[in-house]
Amino acid sequence: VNLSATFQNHTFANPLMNASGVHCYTTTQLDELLASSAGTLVTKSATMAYRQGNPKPRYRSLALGSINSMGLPNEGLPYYLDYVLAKQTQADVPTLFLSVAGISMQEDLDMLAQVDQSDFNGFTELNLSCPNVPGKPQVAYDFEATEKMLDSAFKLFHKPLGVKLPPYFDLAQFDIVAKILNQYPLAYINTINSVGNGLYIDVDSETVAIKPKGGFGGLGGAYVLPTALANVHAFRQRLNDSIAIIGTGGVQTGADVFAHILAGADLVQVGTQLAKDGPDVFARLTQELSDVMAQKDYHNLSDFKNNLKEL
Ligand SMILES: C=Cc1c(C(=O)O)[nH]c(=O)[nH]c1=O
Repeated sequence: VNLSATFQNHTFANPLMNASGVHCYTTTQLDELLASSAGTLVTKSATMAYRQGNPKPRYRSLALGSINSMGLPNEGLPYYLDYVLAKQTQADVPTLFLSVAGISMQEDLDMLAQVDQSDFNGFTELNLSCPNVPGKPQVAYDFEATEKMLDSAFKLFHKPLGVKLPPYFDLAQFDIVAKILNQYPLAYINTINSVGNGLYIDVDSETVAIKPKGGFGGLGGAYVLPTALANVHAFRQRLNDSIAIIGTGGVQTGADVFAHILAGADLVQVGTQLAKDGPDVFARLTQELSDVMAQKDYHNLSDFKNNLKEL
């Protein structure tokens, strides 16, 4: 069984990587991802400068997944840009992903300009879907703002660019968003970000799980797998073939990875399960994925990618 994944003319040993925000805040964590069985990595979404983020507890692992309202804590763009620039010169390091998430359109443009002027040779991910910056709506739920953002981004950015999208829940919205995205030379979309502003309640203590925003936070894990698969498949059916898809959300097993690829994903990210199990999760998931493929007598990802059958 061959797990190698091609993605916009780049080849990875396998289709698995972390989701931005999980195990990717420090260079130590990023190095642990490189040392793991993951095919590549993405850095924590960066703002231009260091950002403390929301008060703790701001992440809770739950039986059926996770809830978070981190509030975009990060070491600042230079920290992550320095990391990927240093790593990309080393042998045996895959093409890397760098995530940016400004708290204004101008900050996004300033960061993209800085990355564009650098020697970074990997993929840049513009996060349009952070649900946890108080007072800041998720850009990608505002279709006009999304169009304005992408118009301005592609005027100044000349490297491969992807966008991190929130989940959509309405077929008409898939049509509208896909129509917007197809206007741009995007390298990829990454779908989904956490399902925004869920509320976990602990009945014994009669309290919420996290401190920020009265307990409202983005959901991940098993809770979100069907929504993630729907977004991957809906956009695969609607986007130009030139736009690749990273499937994110709800991966716990190799079968879940298989499902994301069947739905049309070219790469698959793992967040909540990585937070629970640590980087060893990638050794388990690659083994489980190859077991599922072997049982079905598939030899390559292309044997079943985007091959979901209808009834
Ligand atoms: C970049 C901020 C994000 C955060 C955060 O830092 O709170 N949490 C998410 O689930 N998704 C995000 O995009």
